[in-house]
Amino acid sequence: MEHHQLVLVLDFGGQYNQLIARRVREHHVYCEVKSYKTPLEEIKAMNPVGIIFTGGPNSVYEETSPRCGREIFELGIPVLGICYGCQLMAHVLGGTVSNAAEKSEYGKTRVKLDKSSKLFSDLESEEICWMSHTDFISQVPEGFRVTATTDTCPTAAMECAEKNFYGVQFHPEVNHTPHGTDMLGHFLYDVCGCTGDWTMTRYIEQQVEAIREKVGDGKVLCALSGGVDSSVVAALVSKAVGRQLTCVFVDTGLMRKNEGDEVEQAFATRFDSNFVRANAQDRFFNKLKGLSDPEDKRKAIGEEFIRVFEDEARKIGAVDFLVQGTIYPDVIESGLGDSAVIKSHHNVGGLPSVVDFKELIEPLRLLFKDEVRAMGLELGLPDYLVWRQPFPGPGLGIRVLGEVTPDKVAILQEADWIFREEIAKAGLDRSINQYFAVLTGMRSVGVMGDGRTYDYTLALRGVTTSDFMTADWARIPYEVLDRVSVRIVNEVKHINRIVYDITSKPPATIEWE
Ligand SMILES: Nc1ncnc2c1ncn2[C@@H]1O[C@H](COP(=O)(O)OP(=O)(O)OP(=O)(O)O)[C@@H](O)[C@H]1O
Ligand SMILES: O=c1[nH]c(=O)c2[nH+]cn([C@@H]3O[C@H](COP(=O)(O)O)[C@@H](O)[C@H]3O)c2[nH]1
Ligand SMILES: NC(=O)CC[C@H](N)C(=O)O
Ligand SMILES: [Mg+2]
Repeated sequence: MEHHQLVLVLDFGGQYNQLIARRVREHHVYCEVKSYKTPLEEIKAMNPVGIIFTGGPNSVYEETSPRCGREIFELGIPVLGICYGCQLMAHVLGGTVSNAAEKSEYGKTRVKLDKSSKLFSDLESEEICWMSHTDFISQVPEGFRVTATTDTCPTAAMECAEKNFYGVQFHPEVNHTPHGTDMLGHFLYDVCGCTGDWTMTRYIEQQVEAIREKVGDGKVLCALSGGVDSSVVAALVSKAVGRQLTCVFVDTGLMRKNEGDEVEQAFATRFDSNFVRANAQDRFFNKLKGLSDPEDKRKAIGEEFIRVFEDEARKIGAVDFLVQGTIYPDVIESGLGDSAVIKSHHNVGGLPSVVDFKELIEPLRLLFKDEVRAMGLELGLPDYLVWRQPFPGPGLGIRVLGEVTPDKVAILQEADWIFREEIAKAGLDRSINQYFAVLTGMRSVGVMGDGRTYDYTLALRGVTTSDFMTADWARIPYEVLDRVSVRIVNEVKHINRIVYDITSKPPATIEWE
């Protein structure tokens, strides 16, 4: 079904495995990450044109370290070992890996390259490479030669060109190895014989074909928030099955100013599919009455989402498939493969068990956010949808601290709108990754028009981050903060004080609840 070449990344628990996969895809070669435990038969069946072993925290000479057998080297498939992967290759094929407690290398390192190696052919004879290891290969296996060294490491790279086995002790996938991506390119094109047949256009075609095959003439439901992931996945599935798809957008009443109407306008006629806006504002506000604990509020909102989807699915009748916009970081952070569990993503949690869907469809599962954005643009979604900042499902329900009422949400909507408008005017909307206002429950005394006020304190939050797992507070220029502050206290009733949140994550989280 899928007609493109595949490079397989075997995961030995390293930190940069996803990065290797995306670097390969940047070279227009399709790539998937699989656990090192993947059975040989399965690997053969995938028919990869090349295999890359990742780094990892273990030492190959320890009994319990993740291993592979000799057989994988007998498939006739080129192998590139990176760091631990390189050491493993040496170990399995009869070389020696030693511990060098005193000589461990970490960070940017000068590496002398042998330019007669295919990997390094058009590079300088000395390059900066990023190292992170204590073990080293003291003797390469028979048939191998050393192709790079550093002052402390006798084997910074090795190869057996005849069998297409290559290993590098450094990490070519990270930005700190400036020509690392060229080295990967050489492995892919000059060693594995890749043709560069993976493009977003082809990927979309293949996904469309796969979705059509799976769905047949069944019905599909997609929960559409108007956020990046669900918009892109809706566009894709709509292209595949058109009117068999119904996108359900829930207006919770907890959206930003005008957002419900904007999402409806953007999507009601965008695709040749059905679109439903479920106006559930009253349901959500009723559900939230009397609740002030953040977790109670989150649970109440999550549950109400499910109830609304159930009701909508019943109206459509016999919905077989549920589409989710799960993306690769959701999968990897949930502890797939051999990396640590960071946080379990719920993604429309519980929905499949509540409504009787036959199957889940998750076509973005292997993509990173920026690849999802590229797909969105390719599918013809406008810039403003593709470049939206993330917005949490519970919405303003977790940005009005304490009990949520329609009045408080209305105040917050106005203030948040002014903040976003000024950030955009200042041209900061792409450099600050997420920014929003929070209505604190605190009230304080102020003076306005010679009179006393006793009103709410509004907090502004802006963060820079690439993965939303850690974040720094954004250094928004004082002049911009000043304009925002003046406008909000003047234009929004019931706010008389503005503060800016200057905590990073950790120890704070991005949202306040
Ligand atoms: N108001 C809503 N109506 C319908 N579905 C929703 C709504 N809010 C959230 N969802 C569902 O929950 C999923 C998870 O939300 P999440 O915010 O992680 O993704 P997103 O909104 O698609 O993208 P982004 O991360 O850019 O906000 C969405 O993909 C969507 O399926
Ligand atoms: O879809 C979502 N449902 C949620 O319940 C939720 N809670 C937080 N977020 C978003 O996740 C990122 C990290 O937020 P925190 O630092 O507050 O955990 C930030 O981008 C938050 O906006 C959510 N997104
Ligand atoms: N980054 C790695 O893959 C490290 C490999 C091995 N644990 C070492 O210290 O040499
Ligand atoms: Mg969202």
